[in-house]
Amino acid sequence: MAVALKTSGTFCNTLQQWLHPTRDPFLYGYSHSNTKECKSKNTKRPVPLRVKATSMKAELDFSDPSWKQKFQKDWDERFNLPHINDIYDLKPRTTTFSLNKKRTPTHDESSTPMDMWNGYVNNDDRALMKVINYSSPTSAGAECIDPDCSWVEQWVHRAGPRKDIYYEPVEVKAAIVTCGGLCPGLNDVIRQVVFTLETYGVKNIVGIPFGYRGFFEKGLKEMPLSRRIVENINLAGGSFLGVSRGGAKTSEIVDSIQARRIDMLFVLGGNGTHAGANAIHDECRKRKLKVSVVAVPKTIDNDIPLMDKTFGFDTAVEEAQRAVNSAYIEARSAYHGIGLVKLMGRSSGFIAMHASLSSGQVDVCLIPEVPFTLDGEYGVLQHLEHLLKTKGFCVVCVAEAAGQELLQNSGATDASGNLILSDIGVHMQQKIKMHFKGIGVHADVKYIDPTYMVRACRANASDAILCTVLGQNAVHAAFAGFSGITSCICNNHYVYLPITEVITAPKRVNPNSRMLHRCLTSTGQPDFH
Ligand SMILES: Nc1ncnc2c1ncn2[C@@H]1O[C@H](COP(=O)(O)OP(=O)(O)O)[C@@H](O)[C@H]1O
Ligand SMILES: O=P(O)(O)OC[C@H]1O[C@](O)(COP(=O)(O)O)[C@@H](O)[C@@H]1O
Ligand SMILES: [Mg+2]
Repeated sequence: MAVALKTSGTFCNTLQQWLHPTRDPFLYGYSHSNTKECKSKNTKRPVPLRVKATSMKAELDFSDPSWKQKFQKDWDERFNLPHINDIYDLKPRTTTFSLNKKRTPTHDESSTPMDMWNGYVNNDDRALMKVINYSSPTSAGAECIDPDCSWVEQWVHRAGPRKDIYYEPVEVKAAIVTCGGLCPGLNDVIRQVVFTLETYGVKNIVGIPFGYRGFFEKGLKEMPLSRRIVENINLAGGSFLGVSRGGAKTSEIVDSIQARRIDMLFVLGGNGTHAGANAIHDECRKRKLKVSVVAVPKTIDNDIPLMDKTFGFDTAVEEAQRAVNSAYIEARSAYHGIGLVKLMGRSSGFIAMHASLSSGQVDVCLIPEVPFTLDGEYGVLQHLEHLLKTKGFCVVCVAEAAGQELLQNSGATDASGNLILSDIGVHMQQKIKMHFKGIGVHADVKYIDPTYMVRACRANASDAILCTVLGQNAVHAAFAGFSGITSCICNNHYVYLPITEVITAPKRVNPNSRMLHRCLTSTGQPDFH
């Protein structure tokens, strides 16, 4: 539904700083649905005007003194977690998950877990999603709801084990599926989901092979899982279960869930997978099935909105940094060396930005969120000329989705419907070579495209810990009766979010964020337009 905005000129101007008029509609999680137009004073171009409240149920009028309460009420409704008791009227039982001193989980209905143990999370516990009170919309990275950038509390549900559960562990059949592209940490999450299910007392745990495809493709058999089977899978990268793109037919998947008598489905994947998980959750509800569908956000791209990061991102950055380092060594050792590295990121520049920042060896970082030109007085090529003159070599890091507007695109999509990008790395390599040949200056271009190397590796220590927590929390969510939710980290706290809130649009680098400013301070690059 559209959001009515009383906008001042100042607010319009501020929004123009946040949003780039020539970019696609998915800037920093703002969605189509709340778009209005305001005229830019400088350019006279219509500029999209959006508000952060991407799916406000009520209309907001900021002249109404109670708009904040209305916003908060709406927020609470949006972030309320779907529960199996929305369609059933089930009585919970006391949890079987307890880490008592003997460390032996009790699976007996009559036994009471330690009443005094402060290890459970209350259903009313909340974590605050935003903690910065921006005094002005012009503050770096400010995410404002109203023109004055007022402080508005945005609470989300805290993750963790509940004292009451809605499933009888010994009767549960739990399934795990991993979808989309590979990502470091998939095996760590699978392992923790299995461990935690067993701690509750679940005996029947299976893996669905090769993503959603495994639900209906003939010849693909579910894989029995147990602590013994998954114990060491975290030592290798990839997915123990296999992954795939495409082929998601919700009704067939739910037929299969029903036929297999699955009670809990743990879905590990990115934005496409989450959309699929939500469709499965909706279909289960429609059919009145008592199934908990719980997702864990996976993607090296880090492009899922609202959360601090997705697992696998840190590891991918670490691997990407190795490629940057090689490019630096090659460039540094060559006469007029130019090291060029292309890094993954389907629609966002997080990996390129973070690898540039962490390596400290990059002179030019190009991401899709910040348009650039290659030619002309302010173009990248001119700057490379300057760098060769002044320091003798340089390193360029480009995100795969950057500069797509400079290239031809066939519009082809992959099996999941994702746009297949044109190769900006190869394009830049050719342009750089031609440019320096054209001006008669020697340049030794070394192009590195590490492609799948950044994601086909095992998780580093920080990702392994993140996977552990998210995987365990996913199981706690399912036992607590939640469904259609995802287990993630927001503002350094582990929380559950309804899937509907994280599939609105891909998260992208905010060009006005401190992090991008830090990156540009580090590279020392000028604007390229
Ligand atoms: N809108 C959608 N609704 C239902 N399923 C989807 C949707 N988008 C993608 N999927 C399915 O989710 C799976 C993974 O999607 P994909 O985009 O490839 O990876 P990721 O989840 O990592 O973004 C695929 O099997 C795909 O068919
Ligand atoms: O695995 P594919 O099909 O070659 O796709 C490559 C894409 O997958 C990613 O590695 C991760 O994307 P997902 O999060 O959608 O799986 C992107 O960075 C990249 O653009
Ligand atoms: Mg994706």
